Amino acid sequence: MNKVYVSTRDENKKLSSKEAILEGISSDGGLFVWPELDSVKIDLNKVCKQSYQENAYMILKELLPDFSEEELRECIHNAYTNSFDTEDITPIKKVDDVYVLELFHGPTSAFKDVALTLLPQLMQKALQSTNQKALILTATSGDTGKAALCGFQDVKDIGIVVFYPHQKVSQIQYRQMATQKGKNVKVYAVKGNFDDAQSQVKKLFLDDEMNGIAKSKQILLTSANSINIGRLIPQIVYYFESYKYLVNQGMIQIGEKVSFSVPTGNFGDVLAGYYGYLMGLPVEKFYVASNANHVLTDFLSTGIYDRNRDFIQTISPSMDILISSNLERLLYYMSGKDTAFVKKCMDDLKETGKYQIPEDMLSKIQDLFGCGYVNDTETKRVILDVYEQTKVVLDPHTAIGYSVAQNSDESPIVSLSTASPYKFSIDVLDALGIQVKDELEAMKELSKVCSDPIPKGLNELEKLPILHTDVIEIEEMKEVVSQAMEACFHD
Ligand SMILES: N[C@@H](CCOP(=O)(O)O)C(=O)O
Repeated sequence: MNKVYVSTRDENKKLSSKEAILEGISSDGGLFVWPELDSVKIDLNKVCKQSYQENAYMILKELLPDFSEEELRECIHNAYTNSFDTEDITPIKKVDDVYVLELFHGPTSAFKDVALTLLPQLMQKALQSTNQKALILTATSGDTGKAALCGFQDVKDIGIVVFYPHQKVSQIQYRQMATQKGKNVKVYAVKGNFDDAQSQVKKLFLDDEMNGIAKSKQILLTSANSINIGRLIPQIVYYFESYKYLVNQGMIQIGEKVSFSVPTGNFGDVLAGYYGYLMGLPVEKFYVASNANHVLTDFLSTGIYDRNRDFIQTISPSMDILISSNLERLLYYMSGKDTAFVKKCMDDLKETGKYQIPEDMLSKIQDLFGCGYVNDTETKRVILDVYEQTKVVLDPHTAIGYSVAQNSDESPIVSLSTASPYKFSIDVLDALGIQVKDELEAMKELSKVCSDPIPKGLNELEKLPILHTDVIEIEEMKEVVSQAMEACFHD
């Protein structure tokens, strides 16, 4: 009963939603999916009349059926009461002819907050009946790390270890993570890129020795990345919320289709939109917007996923990724839930760094997914153009999504704004022709340009001491996770 989730690589591996959230990733390396997702339909008439919190409940109750109504309502209340600086959680601003969905009003100024204020609540509820503790292992290219640290800080019976690529995140992202307080948190810079860190974290989840040690201490190892289904589900809500906005503004009638442009790295955000589509959200197209690491643009254009290329460090570091984990979930649905096919693709990816999908599947994907990529020079040009024309300052990731949206000719199109420009102040100012070297000074300067205050969580960085200074080799990650099993659970 309620064993509604299966692995993308094995349909016989069945779990309840609480179990799927606690496991994070399947023991066969696959990700948890709900095969019957397209049988769940969300009532758009209701969506358009309800608050964010009510819509969150309506969606979560369908996808997390083993949570009680009381549990879900409490989690949603705790997540979204007084933690966002705007009552509507994810407001929309019309910038020229694009509807920019601002997802950065949470505590750490990135879209990850929408899910990472809620996941700790869900995880606590799921843990309650198990007599176990959980240790979260998180790989981050910049934004997830801080949002996860903030969400899980001092949460009872849960510890968290975050790994970020050394000197490959923005200076503000670094400061956000390095100053994180909490008795249950550990933060490490790793010598490598995001893919190295994420691949090693995935390896540790499947490592027998590691799991043996964890089991002996009654600890579950799990994830706060979007490989965890509990991270993805809360993100579905804002796709419906933006639809509500367009209907309530009289831009569309209920039932009319809209398009979305999504700055994409690990493919979780755009996949949440696709889940909304499967649940009845009328969508014309999802545009997958990439930076110079355009492995997804190439895949969506040719059907060949090939990560054998140089990893490029860009001014949109959160998207500096060549292994987009959640594409696996799209392959599952687009292949007609063919777990053997997905497993073969993922085995090929692991062994050769690439895989190819059949023509008919590519056409099916292309019917719904468009794509485009923008390099750093162009990203800066977009930031400057948008500022000159509208006085709105976009962060580099948002500028990429915005540019792809504008080039798409779709209307109406919602472009997801995934982070506050303050997180990337130095590069944003540079795009505007202002050179400031120090990241804290740059935030102050940007505040003058934007004529608005620095977000609270970023403003206080100046006063916070650096607490985490360790820089480790990828091979040392296993050792520090073993240590964290002790260190994160001391009173
Ligand atoms: N862009 C991410 C990379 C990890 O993505 P996630 O959505 O799977 O957590 C980041 O900022 O860390």
